[in-house]
Amino acid sequence: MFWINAQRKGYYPRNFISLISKLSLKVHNTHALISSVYQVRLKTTMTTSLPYYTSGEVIKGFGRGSKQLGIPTANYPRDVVQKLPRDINTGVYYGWAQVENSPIYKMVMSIGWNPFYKNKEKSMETYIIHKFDEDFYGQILKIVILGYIRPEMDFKTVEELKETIWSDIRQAEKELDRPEYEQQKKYFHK
Ligand SMILES: Cc1cc2nc3c(=O)[nH]c(=O)nc-3n(C[C@H](O)[C@H](O)[C@H](O)COP(=O)(O)O)c2cc1C
Ligand SMILES: Nc1ncnc2c1ncn2[C@@H]1O[C@H](COP(=O)(O)OP(=O)(O)O)[C@@H](O)[C@H]1O
Repeated sequence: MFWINAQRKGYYPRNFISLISKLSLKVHNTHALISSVYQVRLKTTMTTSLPYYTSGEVIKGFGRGSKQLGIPTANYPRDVVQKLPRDINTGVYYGWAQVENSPIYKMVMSIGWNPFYKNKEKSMETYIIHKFDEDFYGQILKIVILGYIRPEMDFKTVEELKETIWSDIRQAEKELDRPEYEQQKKYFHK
């Protein structure tokens, strides 16, 4: 009953398995339990730390964004990546971005190890949905992550990776037109 009420209220205890065992509740249907755990984890992962605001200097990545993919991505230094809350999983996200005092633009961001390239180090890579005339290495990139699109994936070809990223970009553009996201621009100061 507690569990059903908790679900209705949208409240999920973080480590509810140990809570259940502490309360000595009997769970008869293991499959249902596992599926609930998965759904709860998914729900908390997607919601608790968003919107997430961060900023940092733009550093050099592996030089593949522009050259191989035609989609440049601005990389953050290690300390910015390490500061990410634990419940922001690897994957593809959308939000707002600002370079120094530029206007605020839509962005998509990939967080993780880029399975296609099998990177050794976790990265946060932002594609700003705007055409810049010049690179902006060394400048401060501010972002707010607002929503999740999908997990990181591996692909058979670069073409598939590119097509998927373009579809992420279209999805981000659409999502960010929602009126409620306008107010999240408050994270940026002029
Ligand atoms: C929106 C978006 C989605 C991405 N999704 C994936 C993915 O699913 N798998 C993957 O291996 N890399 C993914 N990437 C990362 C690209 O592979 C990465 O930008 C590319 O390796 C360029 O890295 P570099 O700029 O550090 O050289 C994504 C990048 C963006 C911008
Ligand atoms: N729309 C854009 N979004 C992100 N970065 C851009 C954009 N336009 C230009 N850039 C520049 O391109 C750089 C990324 O280029 P890229 O080829 O991915 O190389 P690397 O990842 O090795 O730094 C960014 O650091 C930034 O200076």
